Amino acid sequence: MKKPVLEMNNVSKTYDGSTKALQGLSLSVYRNELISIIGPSGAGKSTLLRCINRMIEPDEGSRIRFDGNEIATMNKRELREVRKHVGMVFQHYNLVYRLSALENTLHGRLGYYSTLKGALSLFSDEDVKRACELLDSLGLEDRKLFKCGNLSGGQKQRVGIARALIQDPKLILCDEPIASLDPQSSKNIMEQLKRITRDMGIPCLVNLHQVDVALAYSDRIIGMNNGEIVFEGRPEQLTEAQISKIYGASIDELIAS
Ligand SMILES: Nc1ncnc2c1ncn2[C@@H]1O[C@H](COP(=O)(O)OP(=O)(O)OP(=O)(O)O)[C@@H](O)[C@H]1O
Repeated sequence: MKKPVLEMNNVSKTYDGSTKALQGLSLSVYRNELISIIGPSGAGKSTLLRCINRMIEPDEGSRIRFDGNEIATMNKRELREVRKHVGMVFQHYNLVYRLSALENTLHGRLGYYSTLKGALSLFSDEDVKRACELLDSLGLEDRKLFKCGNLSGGQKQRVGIARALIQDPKLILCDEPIASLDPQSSKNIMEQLKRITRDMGIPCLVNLHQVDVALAYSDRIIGMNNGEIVFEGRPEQLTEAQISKIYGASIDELIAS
C-alpha cells in the first residue's frame, strides 16, 4: 500500500485558550498530489499549513507524521532537520528584496550549512549551479542577478518556488501563493506547482481562495469551515451544494460578494 508523506491525525489548535482554529482534523498527503485547501476567511487554512512544520504549535494530542517521523513531539534539533525538507511558498514571497534572485534562491540551502558559512554566504559551487538551473527551469534565466525588489510579482513568486525547491523538499506548503498575482501570473505559478508535483513527485499543499483555480489544478480538494474538514474529494466531486457547505453561502451569494 502507498505510504503517505504526511499523516495528520486529530490535529487541533486553540488560540488564546478560546479560538478553536482547528478541531481534531485528520489528513493524509501522498506523493504526486497537488492538494488545494479552500474555505472562507478564518476557516483555519493558514493555521493548518503552519502546524505541519510547527511554525504554529498545535494543541497537545495532535499527531503529525512526516516522512515516517512524529513531528508534534520533536525537539528543536530534530525539528530543524525536518524543516530542511519542507519548502514554503508565501503570499508575500518573504524574499530579501535588496538581494538577487540567485542569492534568495540559495537561502533555501541555509539549513544545510553551519551558521557561520550561511552568514558569510559561502555556498558551494554545486549549490550555485543548482540555483541557476532552477531559476532557468522557472523561466528566470535573464533575471538571476536582478534584485528581487525589482522583479514583478509573478517573478518574485517563481524565486520563492526556486528557494523552496533547492531545499530538496519532500513536501511543499503554499500559503495563498497566487493571492497577490494577476490572472496570467497566477496561471503560470499554478502550472509550475503542477509540474513540480507531477514530474518531481513532490506533493504540494496549497491554500487557495479561488475555487475555479482549485478545480483546474488539484488532484484533491480539501474544503474547510470553522476549523474542520467538511469536504474532501477530487475536483469533479465538488458540487455546488458542497461549495455552499464549505463557504456557508449559496453560489449566487458567493459570486455577488
Ligand atoms: N495568532 C493568532 N491569535 C489568535 N487567533 C488567531 C491567530 N491566528 C489566527 N487566529 C484565528 O484562528 C482562526 C483561523 O485563522 P486562519 O488564519 O488559520 O484562517 P484562514 O482560513 O487561513 O483565513 P484567511 O483565508 O483569511 O487567511 C481565525 O478565527 C483567526 O482569527
